[in-house]
Amino acid sequence: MKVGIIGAAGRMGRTLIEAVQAFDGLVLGAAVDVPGSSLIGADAGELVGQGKLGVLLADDINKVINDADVFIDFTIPEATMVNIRACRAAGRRLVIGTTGLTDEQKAELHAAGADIAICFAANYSVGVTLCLKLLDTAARVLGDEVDIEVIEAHHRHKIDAPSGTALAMGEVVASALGRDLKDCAVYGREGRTGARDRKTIGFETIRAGDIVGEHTVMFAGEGERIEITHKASSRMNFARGAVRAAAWLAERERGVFDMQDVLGLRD
Ligand SMILES: NC(=O)C1=CN([C@@H]2O[C@H](COP(=O)(O)OP(=O)(O)OC[C@H]3O[C@@H](n4cnc5c(N)ncnc54)[C@H](OP(=O)(O)O)[C@@H]3O)[C@@H](O)[C@H]2O)C=CC1
Ligand SMILES: O=C(O)C1=N[C@H](C(=O)O)C[C@H](O)C1
Repeated sequence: MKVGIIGAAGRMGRTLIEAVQAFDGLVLGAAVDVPGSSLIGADAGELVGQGKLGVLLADDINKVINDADVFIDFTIPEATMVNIRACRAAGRRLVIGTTGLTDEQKAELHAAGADIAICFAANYSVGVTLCLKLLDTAARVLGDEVDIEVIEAHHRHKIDAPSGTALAMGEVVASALGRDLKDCAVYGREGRTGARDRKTIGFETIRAGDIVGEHTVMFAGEGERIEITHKASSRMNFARGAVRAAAWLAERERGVFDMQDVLGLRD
């Protein structure tokens, strides 16, 4: 199966080129990055120091749409929407790792699932996917007896906050407790905030240096505290998961899936 990577010159894109090369049964068919980039026309293999692969970096998915069966997008939300429309029109499968999509953009993504198979996850690491299951269990057991805080840290280049993973963790916990995250989320605190409302879910964001990605969900009660933490020290976990999702999508015709589906963890 041929894979196309969009955002191929980025941090994740370059890691994905290596991950596709290492995955049995997959070959790199296309690579795309932003129009105007000085790297357009470069060989994707040379971007990652692997020598020529014969796949040149294109500036428009439509120019290479026939060169891949499944595309993997790690870009920015505006580009992701263009890629969803292109894949939907051409009947291509799509793995999306981009975070920070608006509710409206997510609605269009889900509508595209009527025609093509899409995998959409804020975090493709197996560890975070497992943490989401653990968080569901923890929230159900601890209920409204604890204060819940989500703390995340990422590198200084990250453009969205809180991270998609932090929001996904908050969604899982809120849903397990029968709350709507839109109503109970508190993003950062400052000034005379008053005492904490137990039914809120707090989010704290750190942006510093080259931190790959760290998430902690704290369940703090009277006399004890539980923390579920995931720390990524390499982007390769995300890339391997996304490539695994691309291979898994080959068997699906349409629908929107996530990493829980890929790993067979869906209840
Ligand atoms: N789901 C997951 O497991 C993970 C998700 N992510 C998410 O993936 C996204 C990318 O992260 P990261 O790789 O660190 O970011 P980078 O900025 O390093 O990479 C994004 C790449 O996309 C390019 N790009 C921008 N606009 C377009 C366009 N219109 N068409 C094609 N390419 C475009 C950028 O070019 P330029 O820089 O020149 O603008 C850049 O090369 C983020 O949303 C991040 O949160 C990250 C890690 C894991
Ligand atoms: O931008 C990143 O780097 C990451 N983004 C994802 C997110 O927003 O959750 C996943 C990972 O934590 C790395």
